[in-house]
Amino acid sequence: MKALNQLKTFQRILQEYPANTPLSKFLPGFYRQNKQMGSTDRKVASRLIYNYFRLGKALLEIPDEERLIVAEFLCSTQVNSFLQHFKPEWAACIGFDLNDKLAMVKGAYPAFELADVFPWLDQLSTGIDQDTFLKSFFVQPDLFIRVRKGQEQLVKAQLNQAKVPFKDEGNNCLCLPNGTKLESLLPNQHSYEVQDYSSQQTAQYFKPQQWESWWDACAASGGKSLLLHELQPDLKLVVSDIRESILANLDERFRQAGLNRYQKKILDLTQNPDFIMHDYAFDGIILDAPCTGSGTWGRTPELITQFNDHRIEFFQRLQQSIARNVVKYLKPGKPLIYITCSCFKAENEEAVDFLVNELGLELEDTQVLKGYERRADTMFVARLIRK
Ligand SMILES: C[S@@+](CC[C@H](N)C(=O)[O-])C[C@H]1O[C@@H](n2cnc3c(N)ncnc32)[C@H](O)[C@@H]1O
Repeated sequence: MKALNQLKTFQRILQEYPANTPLSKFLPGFYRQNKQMGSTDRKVASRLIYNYFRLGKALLEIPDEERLIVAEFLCSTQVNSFLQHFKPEWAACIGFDLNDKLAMVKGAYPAFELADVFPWLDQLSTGIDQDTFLKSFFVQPDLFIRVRKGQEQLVKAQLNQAKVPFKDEGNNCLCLPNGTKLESLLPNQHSYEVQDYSSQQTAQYFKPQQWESWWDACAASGGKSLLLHELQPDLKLVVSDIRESILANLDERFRQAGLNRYQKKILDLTQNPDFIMHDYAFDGIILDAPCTGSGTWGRTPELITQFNDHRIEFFQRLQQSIARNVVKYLKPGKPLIYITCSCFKAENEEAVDFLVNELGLELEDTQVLKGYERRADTMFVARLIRK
């Protein structure tokens, strides 16, 4: 009975869920309208719908309910009553190695192909291991925080006291189980930032010097600027974004981090910003470009089925047009840090080719940050110097 109700709720969610909305935005509204659902019901409903989307584009031809059972089998590692009810013979094998489970799914559904989970493998950046990348979709990425300098002992003590298991990843990065209620566990919000592991690693490419002028050109709520500030607080910082509302979030985060001296500009960087920026020359520019976000789909698997690969070309053009309008404000000999949270070479290596061949920069260093190997986001970073 319980499992049947869970299935019915799943079907309703799937029916009501509008495309192009993140599940994380849709689900709270759905639960508000269905107040009879207790916290366990909500937890199970969320698990089922997320796992369903983790199958990506695999087995699209079979009924939703059957896809859900396949997804539950591949994504869960512990016995649950749902699978027990609908597929007891698979529930008994829930602890099997993923390769064995995949073989069992293939046996039951010969049309199943792992490669269909993410059918754009030929467009991946060089060095991404396809098999590991595909299998990473069956696991929800972890939660990562960056602990502020000087707060390490306090934060670790608070986590230990609350018996929350965590892994110290080095450089003040802690890995926590997903769903950890940070707000109640770590009441001092000044002591940490939620930031993915790979995103934190991009800081190694910044290398700022005291009193330099830096521009975070697509700053959003300031994640990269805060990293920069942690490395070198004595900088002249300019932040900009096309969205005014996101820059309001930036103000709040900067205030909490004690970052008070910065200039903020609302800029559409597909347009020449000379009328505002003509007097500026920077010692470093961070271009954390708008992109498909494909490296973060482990957190938002609902976006895989909705994705149309024309979008890659759209973002490639957008990135090129923004880069063209940004690079001219770099002083000679100074770095552009180009970042995406994409796993597509069109947005990564090909963007670097454009920056080198069309805009005359010199490539110093580049890396695909393989978050898929460690339950984190997959990102790309390159450091290029203006000649
Ligand atoms: C990947 S996000 C930046 C994330 C941010 N750097 C961080 O670490 O939190 C890309 C940002 O580019 C902005 N953007 C998109 N189109 C733009 C444009 N034409 N001009 C300027 N910014 C743009 C978006 O509003 C978005 O906030």
